[in-house]
Amino acid sequence: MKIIADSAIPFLRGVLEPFAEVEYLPGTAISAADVRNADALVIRTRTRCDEKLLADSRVKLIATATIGFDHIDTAWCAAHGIEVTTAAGCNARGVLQWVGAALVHLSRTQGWQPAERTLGIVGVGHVGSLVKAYAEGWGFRVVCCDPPREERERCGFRTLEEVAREADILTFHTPLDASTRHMADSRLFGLMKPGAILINSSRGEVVDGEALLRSGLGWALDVWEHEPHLDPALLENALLATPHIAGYSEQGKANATAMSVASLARRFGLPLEGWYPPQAAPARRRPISWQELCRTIGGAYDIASESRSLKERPGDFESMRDHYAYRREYF
Ligand SMILES: NC(=O)c1ccc[n+]([C@@H]2O[C@H](COP(=O)([O-])OP(=O)(O)OC[C@H]3O[C@@H](n4cnc5c(N)ncnc54)[C@H](O)[C@@H]3O)[C@@H](O)[C@H]2O)c1
Ligand SMILES: O=C(O)[C@H](O)[C@H](O)COP(=O)(O)O
Repeated sequence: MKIIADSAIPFLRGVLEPFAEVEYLPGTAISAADVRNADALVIRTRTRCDEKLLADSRVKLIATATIGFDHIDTAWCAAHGIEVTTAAGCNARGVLQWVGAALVHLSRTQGWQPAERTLGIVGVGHVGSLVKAYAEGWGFRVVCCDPPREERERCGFRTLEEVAREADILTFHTPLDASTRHMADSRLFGLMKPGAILINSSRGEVVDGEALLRSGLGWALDVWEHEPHLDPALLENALLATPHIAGYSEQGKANATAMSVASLARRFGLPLEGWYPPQAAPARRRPISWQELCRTIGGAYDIASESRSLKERPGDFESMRDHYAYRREYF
């Protein structure tokens, strides 16, 4: 059996070698020639998996060590018998920590307290649910929009327009698909309060960047249209700008690798069920008050200095990601 794996997936080396030939390649460099004789791929968001890559291959499984899977043509894969698995929820707490750090930074620089702000959440899945629970605990008034969940569960969520009108801060946690591409556009921005802030840590294409520039809103972005080629004006004027690392926690990466290994174990009958990277420190999970968050977040994650680095060296977008010191989750 042959497996092609993205060389930037941590904790993976040595795990599959007893059972397969494993070739590690940079995600952006994985080509049709590389995958031709592969049975499985273990990838990240940097490998576009479509007909062009896969048509001549014998690949049976693609395990992406990420939550998002918009880099995979799932319809083409399904039609050609290729199973796709994702690492659902793996790094949701990393994104929660990033959102927490962003909110603390904004409250300090703009001089408000959570009780004075309404936080709108668009997409209330693994990430959005955590943000909702913690933000309510921190004292924000929270309003949510998630039409697919509302349809299924009747949980009292609001429409996108209602949430946009009410929010002082609007944060996006949806997948990227046909229903969400540019869902944040000039029409939506026109409904928002003057001076409101948009936070995006989902996918860059969920927000129309050109319209955002003209919106009069403030913005804090982890994800960008056309990564790694950022719009200079969007970057320069961002309240916070980070290089798509919201989910880059040590535990999130360990979860992602473990979930990918579990997919391979199940699909190919490898004796690796329940495997988890032994070197990854376990997460400590507990509630954290706004006061404690404000006191401790700087020591765990200095989002403002990361933002300054990206603004000074936007050309380093991918290398900042590749050499990231994965953050420790602590709440
Ligand atoms: N920046 C990062 O590092 C990072 C890390 C993890 C995930 N992400 C992105 O965040 C996304 C969300 O992650 P998740 O784990 O919460 O995913 P999830 O699938 O658990 O939740 C997504 C939620 O969005 C809802 N949704 C779908 N279409 C919608 C629409 N049109 N309007 C409103 N809500 C809609 C779904 O019903 C679901 O509840 C991922 O798809 C990924 O693209 C980014
Ligand atoms: O979807 C996800 O899980 C995130 O966007 C993820 O953090 C991106 O990670 P990468 O592809 O850089 O490993």
